Amino acid sequence: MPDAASVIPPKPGEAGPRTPRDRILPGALRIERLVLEAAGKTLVNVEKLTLDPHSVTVIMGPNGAGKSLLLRLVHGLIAPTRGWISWGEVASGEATRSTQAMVFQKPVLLRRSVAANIDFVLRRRAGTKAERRVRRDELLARVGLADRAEQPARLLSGGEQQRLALARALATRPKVLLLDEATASLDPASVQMIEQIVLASSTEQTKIIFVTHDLGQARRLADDVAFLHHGQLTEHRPAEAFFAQPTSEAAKAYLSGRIVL
Ligand SMILES: Nc1ncnc2c1ncn2[C@@H]1O[C@H](COP(=O)(O)OP(=O)(O)OP(=O)(O)O)[C@@H](O)[C@H]1O
Repeated sequence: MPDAASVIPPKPGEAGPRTPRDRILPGALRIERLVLEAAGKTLVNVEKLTLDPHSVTVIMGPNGAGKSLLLRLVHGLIAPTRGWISWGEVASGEATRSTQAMVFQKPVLLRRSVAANIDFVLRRRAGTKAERRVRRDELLARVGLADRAEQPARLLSGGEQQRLALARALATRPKVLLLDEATASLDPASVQMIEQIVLASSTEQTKIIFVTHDLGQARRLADDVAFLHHGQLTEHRPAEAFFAQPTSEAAKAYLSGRIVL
């Protein structure tokens, strides 16, 4: 926590207090004193978390730690009981949500063709019909579904459906891509393809926030790891440091394969 003297008061219309460190990270995601309460319980309670705007951040933690809820809070799908989320100087809300996209564990698709699922998203964006068609074909090729464009999306396998969901998310050219257990229970080829697309998107300046239980995947993808336990952030560190020497007892136990309650 920054001490009181180092906190810069918020400007009018700004989300929360700023700290000197935030100023060297323009566009960073800042979470401050974020609390979510429901049914008399505190489900998320993150005092402070600042994420680099271009890294791949992996969120880890045992079942029920609050990972999905944190992602939904960041995406604005649920409102916090208290606290702030902001991107750079902009408080999280309509303006930031339109620059974000989220992929869920269970793909959410339209009961239409593969191509129509992408067209639906592209129709709301600028460009001519011909440009949108080129973009759609590019996206389908990127996720390995170019030859399935005219098939009903519901006939795709689970892995293919998730790749289509990812293509739909990327169609919006998001600044931030949030993935919640997006590869859980998929075939290895789909997992590999999704990981490659996620890493490529990251180098194209999209911020990635990836929730996973899969330690191997976390090691392959993460630039930094945020570890949650009982709704609290126990540590947030560069991936190498986290995996080599976790500092919190919960993360040590989790990484060593012990059951963490
Ligand atoms: N609407 C709700 N009302 C009350 N409790 C909830 C609600 N939604 C989630 N919870 C509880 O909040 C806790 C955190 O849930 P969350 O889904 O974020 O965990 P998670 O870390 O993603 O877990 P998992 O790895 O099992 O998916 C859980 O104990 C869950 O039962």
